[in-house]
Formats: sequence, C-alpha cells, structure tokens
Amino acid sequence: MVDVVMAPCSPVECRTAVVIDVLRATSTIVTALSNGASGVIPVKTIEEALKKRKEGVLICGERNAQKPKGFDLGNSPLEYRKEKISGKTIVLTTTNGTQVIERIRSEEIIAASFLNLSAVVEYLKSKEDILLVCAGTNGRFSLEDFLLAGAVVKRLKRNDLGDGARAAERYFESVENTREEIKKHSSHAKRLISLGFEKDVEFCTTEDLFKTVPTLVNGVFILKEFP
Ligand SMILES: O=C(O)[C@H](CS(=O)(=O)O)OP(=O)(O)O
Ligand SMILES: [Mg+2]
Repeated sequence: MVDVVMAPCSPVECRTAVVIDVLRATSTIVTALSNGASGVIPVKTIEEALKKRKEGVLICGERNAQKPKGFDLGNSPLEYRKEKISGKTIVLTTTNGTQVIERIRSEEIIAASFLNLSAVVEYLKSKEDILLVCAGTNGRFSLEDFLLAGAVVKRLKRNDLGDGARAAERYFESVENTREEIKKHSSHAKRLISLGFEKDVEFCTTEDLFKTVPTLVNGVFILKEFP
C-alpha cells in the first residue's frame, strides 16, 4: 500500500516513511548531505539545538523563516555550501519539517524533496508499505508537499493506493509546471518570496540535482549506500 498523509497531528504507522517538507526542511537536509555534511540531526527546540554546541556541530534552522540568534546557518538550502559544511554534523530545528518526524512510527524514514525525486522513487520501488508524510505548514495543508507526494506516487505506478495517494497523484497529473504551480499558488512559497527567499523557492523546486537518499539512523540523517 502507498498512501499520503498531510501534517499528521497524531502518530502515523507504516514500514517505510518518506518525510516531505519541500519548503524547506527536507530540501535543506538533502542539500546538506549531498554537499558533504556527515549527518543531520533533527531536533524539536532551539534550546535542544544550542545544548549540542559543545559537541562541535553546526547549529542550524529557523523560526519564522529566519535564522535564530546564536545559530550558524538558517534553513535556506543555498547556505549549505561545501566549503561551510563538508565533514560537519548539522543540528537542525525548523517549524514544520523537523517536528513531524517525531510523529512517525516506522521501520525506516527517508527524506524527499524535488532535489532528489528520482533517487527517492528508485529507492521506494522495492518497498511495500509506504507512507508519504507531508509536513505541511503550521499544522495546515501545504500544496508543495502534496504535489511532490503526487509526483512520487505517479512514478511508482502502483495499484494499491490509499485515498491520499490517489488524490495527490490526480493533483500532480493536473499540473503542467510544478515550479510555476508552487510559485503561483503555494501560500508558503508566496510568504518566502515576500521575505526575500525567491531563490530558495526556485532551488527547492528544481528536480534531480542530487542522487542521494537521506535515511534516519539512530536519530541522524545520513547517506547510506544502497545496493
Ligand atoms: O523555513 C521554512 O521554510 C519553514 C519555516 S516558515 O514556515 O517559513 O516559518 O520551516 P520548515 O520546517 O522547513 O517548513
Ligand atoms: Mg515547510
């Protein structure tokens, strides 16, 4: 079975969970690891993140889309350049993406974005029980997350779709240009653009820049080798 859930407020169960926060947490996680970070540790609070400072990590993330005081990097994937993050462990706290992870009960959790769309689809081909978990925005529906979920469902070509997966696939099929759809209709994208993050929206809606699939292992997103 393949299904899609949006901004779950209580725990969700499956074997393989795919966390999706296109704007911007999972795009940031994929970029950080693809550019050489050794791991990304998602944490819930700013305090939790700052406590890890003594472990020699980079403290990163946002509140209200901006970098909190005392943090090394914000939540813009464009900040995660090789020269800044190569070989470093990133501690990341964001409003939506890093919060939804703790509601997932699964054997494995991977992170998806448009940036690694094809790699994620390839990875999921051998999996049976898949739940695409869209982070949403502040507990509400996020068009950009649902659209990516639909793109994944469409490419998986499966018959065992739950209602959420069917709806996401139909939405994806109805859209001609995913980037334009997001820029024009996603409230989160419009907010980010109004705050000066248009380049982030452009970047996060770029397909297949990376061939990586971040996997959560003992609380840390890493890149594992897959057969
Ligand atoms: O930085 C982001 O894109 C958002 C924060 S906000 O909704 O713009 O305030 O965080 P995320 O957890 O990546 O959705
Ligand atoms: Mg988001």
